[in-house]
Amino acid sequence: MIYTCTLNPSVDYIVHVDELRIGELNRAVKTLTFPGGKGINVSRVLKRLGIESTALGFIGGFTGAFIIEQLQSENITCDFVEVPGNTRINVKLKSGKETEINGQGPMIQPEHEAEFMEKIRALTENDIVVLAGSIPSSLSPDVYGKIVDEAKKVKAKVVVDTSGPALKSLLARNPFLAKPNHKELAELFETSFHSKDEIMVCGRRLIELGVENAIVSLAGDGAFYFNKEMTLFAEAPKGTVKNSVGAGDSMVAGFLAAYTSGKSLEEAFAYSVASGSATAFSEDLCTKDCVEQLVHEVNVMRF
Ligand SMILES: Nc1ncnc2c1ncn2[C@@H]1O[C@H](COP(=O)(O)OP(=O)(O)O)[C@@H](O)[C@H]1O
Ligand SMILES: O=P(O)(O)OC[C@H]1O[C@](O)(COP(=O)(O)O)[C@@H](O)[C@@H]1O
Repeated sequence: MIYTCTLNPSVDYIVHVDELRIGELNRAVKTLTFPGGKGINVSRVLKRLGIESTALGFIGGFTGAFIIEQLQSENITCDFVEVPGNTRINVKLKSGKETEINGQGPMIQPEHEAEFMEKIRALTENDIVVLAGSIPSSLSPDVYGKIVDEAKKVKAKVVVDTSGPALKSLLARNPFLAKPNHKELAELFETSFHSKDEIMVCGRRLIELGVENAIVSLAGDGAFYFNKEMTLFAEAPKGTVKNSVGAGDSMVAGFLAAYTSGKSLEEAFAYSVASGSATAFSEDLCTKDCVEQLVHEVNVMRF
């Protein structure tokens, strides 16, 4: 079973305005509301790609109830720990450019963290656990480290899609897959990129530091894949971007869906890129039909 962990889920509130005027009244021309948070997005895309998963994490209040209701309506198994307070609302402003304001989220008390860790202790070696998104400020910054240590005890595979110090602390714990975008990779190595060659050098360092498989996404410019044996690159398919929120999460889901269905790493990477782009070209997350159309346009190059 694949378990996704969203420690800080969100209701993603997408607001379209013709032109954003700071300091003035803006009227929305369209609004959309989705269950969000990186692990939840991974679970939703996995489901669309025909792969079951269980969504774990912390949830609370009326916003949390909305998320559970939406996930249940998509037949996604939920095993969240309920906490006092409201799950956050993340505002995504679309006015030509995308501007995001991500909320803070509720406080997580030690007893709720303990309840969550019990679920992690129940993992087995046949499981994959996806750790995705930011860590609530009330939890220890090393909570992902603790989860990985528990998962490793039973040889469960770990996938990490996070950034900053949380990502840094996980590299040496040998995650099965890490998926930073190029900005997160630059931040990790305290640098800035001016060429794809520079991205490649830092991507390979992820492998040297202990990651088994790494995907570094470059938004509309495609993505790199790295492991000990090979470096791959694929351009992103071309299309009209509708909403790139969740594109990175879709890549993680696409890779896992293909990999767990017995596809090669190269095929899984192509499927991952197609899934990311299919989401970027959709209002909500990608559909399987869209991914399977786009995957024919993904040309994987080896270095
Ligand atoms: N403008 C775009 N055009 C085509 N594909 C895109 C676009 N933006 C994102 N994607 C796809 O989604 C993937 C992940 O996007 P990216 O923005 O790098 O991730 P994240 O959401 O983690 O920041 C890319 O590798 C690409 O396949
Ligand atoms: O946990 P964070 O880093 O605040 O991110 C949460 C946000 O990330 C998302 O999961 C989207 O992630 P990506 O666009 O990086 O794929 C949103 O659904 C959510 O609002």
